[in-house]
Amino acid sequence: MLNVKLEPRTWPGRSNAVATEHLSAGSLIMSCEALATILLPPEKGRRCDFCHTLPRRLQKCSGCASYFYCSTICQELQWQAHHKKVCKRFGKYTSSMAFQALAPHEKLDALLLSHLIAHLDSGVGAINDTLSSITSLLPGPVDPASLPIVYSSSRLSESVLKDIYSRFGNNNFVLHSHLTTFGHGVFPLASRYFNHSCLPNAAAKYVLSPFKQPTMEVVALREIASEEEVCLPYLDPALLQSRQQIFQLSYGFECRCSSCIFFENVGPIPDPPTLQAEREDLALRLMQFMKATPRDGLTLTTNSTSFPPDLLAVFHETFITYLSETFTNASHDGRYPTAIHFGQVLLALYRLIYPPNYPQLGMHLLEMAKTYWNRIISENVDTTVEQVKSECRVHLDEAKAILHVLGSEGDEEGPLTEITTLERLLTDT
Ligand SMILES: C[S@@+](CC[C@H](N)C(=O)[O-])C[C@H]1O[C@@H](n2cnc3c(N)ncnc32)[C@H](O)[C@@H]1O
Repeated sequence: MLNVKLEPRTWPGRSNAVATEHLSAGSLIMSCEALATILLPPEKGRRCDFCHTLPRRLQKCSGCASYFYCSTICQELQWQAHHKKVCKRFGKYTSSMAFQALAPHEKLDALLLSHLIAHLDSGVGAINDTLSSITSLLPGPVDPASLPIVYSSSRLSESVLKDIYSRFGNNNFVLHSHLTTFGHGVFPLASRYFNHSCLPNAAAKYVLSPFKQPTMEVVALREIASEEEVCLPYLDPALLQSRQQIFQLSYGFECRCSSCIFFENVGPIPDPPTLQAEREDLALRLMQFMKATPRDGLTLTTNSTSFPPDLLAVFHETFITYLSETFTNASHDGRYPTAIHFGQVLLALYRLIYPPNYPQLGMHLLEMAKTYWNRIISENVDTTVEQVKSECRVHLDEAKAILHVLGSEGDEEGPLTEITTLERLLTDT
């Protein structure tokens, strides 16, 4: 499935992926299977090391006792793909001083690289085609220091290994289920096509099914015109202060999307106040501004009318973290009115930062709907129950509209199931 083609681009980045036809929101743009993946350490022993599903029981590799499978089929598939090359050396290598000295992200890269090299060396598929699908990708901006690996290839020279590794930082993908990261993966086809935008018109999701490596699906978040560039987010666009630095250091480009130009034009984001009362005042003034601003086209871009300079501190990453932590903690502690207040301020910020239908926006709307529901069932709000219910419904409807664009992803029982359950509860009461 491929609804994009490559076109040379006139500014840095080599090429653009443009839509080959008009695409509606929710359309599948590309589907591609992983070449190699690795689970994050907390997911080891929880998910199958091959298909990454969450089975009730896992069987351990009797050789290394460090890889876990949902079935003998997955075990055999991974054995053929790379594990037969890795298994015997795994324990010795991961307990070695060289491995232990690596930072957590380097350990993950070292293991992913080992899977990939062992896969190439196992002779599964045409090695030259697979290798060139990786080495034809753009290298990252800095040459990596040499990296110790589990499996030293007998077929690939040291310089080829370095060539592969130099593509890791700016091409690999974070695997997630319901927007929670569980691993990293190599998907050369998607890497070759999609550039970054902080206002992306598409997003990647992962399909997990037994006996298969995860599949990435790239989905249109809104209507995309024929010949329009299709972009993915390389990181959370809400990292407003650090994102340009990350693009420079890890990807070697300066983002010139409409959101980045807007924030460049308004100048540096001021520090938010430290006093609680002043923070709350800032949040209140943001809400007043939002009430007076039409809902459509809220996302800040070069076309946006001026944003009040005295409110710019709301975009400070520490202020967003403060709102998000206060919302989560208050929800968990059952302080629902507080959670709803902070959740609304966070929602206002997300509407300004993210493009329409952005999955994080949908997830936050669902969390808000759940918070309204919890308020209904846990408090004596008889006099206002209809009003709280109606707020719950409004947030749920918007969450549903957004999250249905992306569709189901990752593990079973995700947000779409939660939406159906909450809808039923609302109808039944
Ligand atoms: C995963 S690749 C994307 C595909 C790439 N355009 C190609 O031709 O192979 C990532 C690299 O593309 C370039 N790139 C991605 N997004 C960009 C952007 N918005 N502006 C400039 N360059 C970008 C950077 O060189 C980055 O390291």
